Amino acid sequence: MAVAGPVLILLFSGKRKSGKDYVTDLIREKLGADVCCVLRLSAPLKEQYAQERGLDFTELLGAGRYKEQYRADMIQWGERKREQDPGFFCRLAIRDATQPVWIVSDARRASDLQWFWKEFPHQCHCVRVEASEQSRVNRGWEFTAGIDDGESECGLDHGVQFDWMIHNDGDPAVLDEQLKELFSLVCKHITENTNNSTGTAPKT
Ligand SMILES: Nc1ncnc2c1ncn2[C@@H]1O[C@H](COP(=O)(O)OP(=O)(O)O)[C@@H](O)[C@H]1O
Ligand SMILES: C[C@@](O)(CCOP(=O)(O)OP(=O)(O)O)CC(=O)O
Repeated sequence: MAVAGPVLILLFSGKRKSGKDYVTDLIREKLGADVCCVLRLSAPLKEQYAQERGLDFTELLGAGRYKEQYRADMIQWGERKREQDPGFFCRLAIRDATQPVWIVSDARRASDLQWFWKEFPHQCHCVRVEASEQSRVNRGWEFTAGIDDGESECGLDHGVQFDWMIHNDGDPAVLDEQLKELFSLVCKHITENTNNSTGTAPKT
């Protein structure tokens, strides 16, 4: 039986340690795994990079220092792949997604957004996670020349009309209030498209 396509795709972006993974994991917990899935464009990149370099894929997926040791080389390796095929990692990231709502947690480049806009012109909403530099420093961020001033971190700083901004400086009440509005959007899309999808309504 053909699986219905996504009714809503939330394309998240944000600087390192702004809280993209934290926020998208919260949303997935709230909506449930039958309604939504978190897709990381960096996951297939890290998997192939780890295989080629004989590195620990799980460690590269983590939030620790191991990943940071290889970030610069991973960025260059990934950019070479994207030069040949901008949608390479996007296609790999969505290959097993069957839920009606997709949360892409780590869009970084215009080519990422353009691929999703082209493939799913009616379903995409762009979400920006923002955090102060102090919050990011408190979470372990340190400015690194060649990374924090490069496309991987700055590719979406300009020229994008974000549908949602999420300010994530640590106050749970402030974050919850912002997420409530996002959940309403998700419910609206699920309800409007229930006839065409799995018919699963989110638990919100
Ligand atoms: N609102 C928050 N409250 C508590 N911890 C947070 C919050 N936002 C982020 N963190 C923590 O800060 C660190 C970086 O967050 P993460 O989501 O990994 O950032 P990113 O994916 O944008 O690099 C993680 O350890 C995460 O658990
Ligand atoms: C090579 C990368 O894919 C590595 C991304 O790793 P993460 O997605 O783990 O990064 P943060 O969560 O923002 O710290 C970046 C790229 O330019 O493709």
